[in-house]
Amino acid sequence: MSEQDKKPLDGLRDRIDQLDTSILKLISERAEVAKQVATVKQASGGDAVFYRPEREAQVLRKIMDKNDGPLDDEEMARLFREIMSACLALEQPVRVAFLGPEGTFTQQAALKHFGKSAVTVPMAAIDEVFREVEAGAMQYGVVPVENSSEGVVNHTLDSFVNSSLQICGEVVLRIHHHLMCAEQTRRDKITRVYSHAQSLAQCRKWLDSHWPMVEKVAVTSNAEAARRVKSEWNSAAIAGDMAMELYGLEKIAEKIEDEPDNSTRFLIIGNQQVPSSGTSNNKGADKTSIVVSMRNKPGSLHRLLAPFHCYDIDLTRIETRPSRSGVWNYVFFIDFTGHRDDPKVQYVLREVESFASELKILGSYPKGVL
Ligand SMILES: O=C(O)C(=O)C[C@]1(C(=O)O)C=C[C@@H](O)C=C1
Repeated sequence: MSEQDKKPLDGLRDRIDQLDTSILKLISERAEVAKQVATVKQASGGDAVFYRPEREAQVLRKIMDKNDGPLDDEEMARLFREIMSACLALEQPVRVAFLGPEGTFTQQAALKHFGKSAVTVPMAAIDEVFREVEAGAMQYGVVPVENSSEGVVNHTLDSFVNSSLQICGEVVLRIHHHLMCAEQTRRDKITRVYSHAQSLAQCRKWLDSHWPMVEKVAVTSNAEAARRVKSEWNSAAIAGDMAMELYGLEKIAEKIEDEPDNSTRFLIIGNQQVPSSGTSNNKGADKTSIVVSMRNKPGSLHRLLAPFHCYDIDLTRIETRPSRSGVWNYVFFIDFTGHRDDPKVQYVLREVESFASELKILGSYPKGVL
């Protein structure tokens, strides 16, 4: 580089150094304020609740609203997500149970939602995530609930029926599957592909056209698939970036999912009821999830849905699950927009309660921001 070229570059780097110093000071100042917030929360008595999903949603939405570029809104929100995560860790480190093992998409979702300062702890099964949070060993849990191509995760829905936990948030993750193998693998000799059954299903067409002869072996998770191929020479795994990095694997083919917008929705479960994320100048964007049991009578479903229509409440999902007891003939899981404190939502819930065998509010929570 010539002396002439160096001059403008030096000047720009000096400017970046000055800006970094200002950003550093401001982040430290913000962190000091977060410590004061923690003191106020502690002083209010009882069990202080440090993690506030509604406030985090407000902060991120505001940042996205105010951002004028050149970084795009999501990129900017991701930076603030990490700043808030570090501030929360100063107040109190959060421990989050997720459906393991290490490297699953659920761990990726947990880190996307809570940021990298959260401590994520793998659990062997969905019920274990629920149990650990119920027992207070973990403050929050993250479980998958539905995939855009494979549908609902029944195990998660069933776990809610007998649980006292509340849904505190949701996070949607774009799922990209890659075909990967270990360094020592003979790529021309691959005879087997491991993955979770759902991931094999999500990549079925791609596998049929590119690797029709390989044996497809379903294992308990994508991360487990990645762990297995690490020590084998004739097999490959379908998994995500996190598992690939964790086990030091090499990519054979990228983004092999059949549906280009394949995504999975995860729920954050905890012991707190989350207030509305609305503010005086922003109505907020919350969702509520309920489970309703109905007797097996003609017209029950129509009766259940009518109040939502009547009060113009947007249903975002409805699932039916077989009942496990005589009383619970039909069990409907319903998600809709609005918060349990909104008057319109309260009317609807009162009406549903008047004819349902049982109504349980699983939680009101901010719509996923990132
Ligand atoms: O506003 C609060 O209650 C805070 O604790 C501060 C803060 C933040 O850094 O903005 C940190 C953690 C909470 O989950 C929400 C927001």
